[in-house]
Amino acid sequence: MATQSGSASVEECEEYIEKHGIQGLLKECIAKICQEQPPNPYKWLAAYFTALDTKKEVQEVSDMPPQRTRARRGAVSASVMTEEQATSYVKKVIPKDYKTTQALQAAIAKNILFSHLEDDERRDIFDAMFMVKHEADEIIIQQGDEGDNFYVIDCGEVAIYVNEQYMGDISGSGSFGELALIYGTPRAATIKAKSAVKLWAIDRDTYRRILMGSTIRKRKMYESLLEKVSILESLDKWERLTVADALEPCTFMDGDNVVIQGDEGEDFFIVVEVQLTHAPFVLWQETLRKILLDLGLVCNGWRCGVCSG
Ligand SMILES: Nc1ncnc2c1ncn2[C@@H]1O[C@@H]2COP(=O)(O)O[C@H]2[C@H]1O
Repeated sequence: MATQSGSASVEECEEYIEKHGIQGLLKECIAKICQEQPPNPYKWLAAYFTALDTKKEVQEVSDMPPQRTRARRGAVSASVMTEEQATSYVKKVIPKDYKTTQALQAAIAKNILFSHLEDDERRDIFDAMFMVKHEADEIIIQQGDEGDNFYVIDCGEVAIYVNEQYMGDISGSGSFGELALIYGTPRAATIKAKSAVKLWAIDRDTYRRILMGSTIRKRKMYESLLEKVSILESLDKWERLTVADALEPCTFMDGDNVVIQGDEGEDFFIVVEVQLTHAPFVLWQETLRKILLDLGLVCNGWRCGVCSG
């Protein structure tokens, strides 16, 4: 309990630190950061603590559609990376020929999932990614299985089934397969190729080390906001989370044009905060149009009118 001056007594601090195991937590964290020596310690620390926090979030996944549990025998849980797993992590380097290198570089450059990565992280992702091909009607992910890879579509289209019920498609440069890797739960849906598909796969450890932290952070930050956006009402929980992945904050000043009539529609905007009387206002921009197109939720050419700050 805080003292009258608002600060806690030494005993209270000690009790708090003891109760939450803060010393052990920080000690472990410092030991790990010394071992890894990441170039950007702030980003690393944010990802480290976010990953620890996800332990508490496993419960949230039970909000997702019910799953058939068909985990393979001997399956290893993909829960938060332990210190042992993290230190035993060996950087994956999958050799690539010239053509694959070109195609992968293009895929990484255009996908928003990779846009915020540091150079070394982008390099690690590039090294670890590998191509997976499937013919039409082949199962790529079976609901109930243990999670191995995260997938980004290079070309083709896949269908989503939850409990054998068709839920929709993913195409364009959409991605899937993150839930089992983040939460250590069985695959929440079956993903089946609708046409011949080419996918870029990222193994579980690389996904968790590089992409998981930012995905969780964005999803946490935007989920409740997106629930209130009427155009997104028809989306299911997973589709909304995918939209959150693509959100980027952007600010416009008084008098700025946000979109101009006649221009090609590139972005979709959600107004989060408007400050009147000449103060800047903030819009959260996203490359949602593309995602919604990928999910087959809107048609092209949906922008109309001028919106100005
Ligand atoms: N409605 C949905 N419920 C759950 N997962 C979905 C849904 N739609 C698409 N998916 C994706 O399907 C993937 C199946 O594997 P994961 O559970 O790892 O991650 C899941 C999501 O990426």
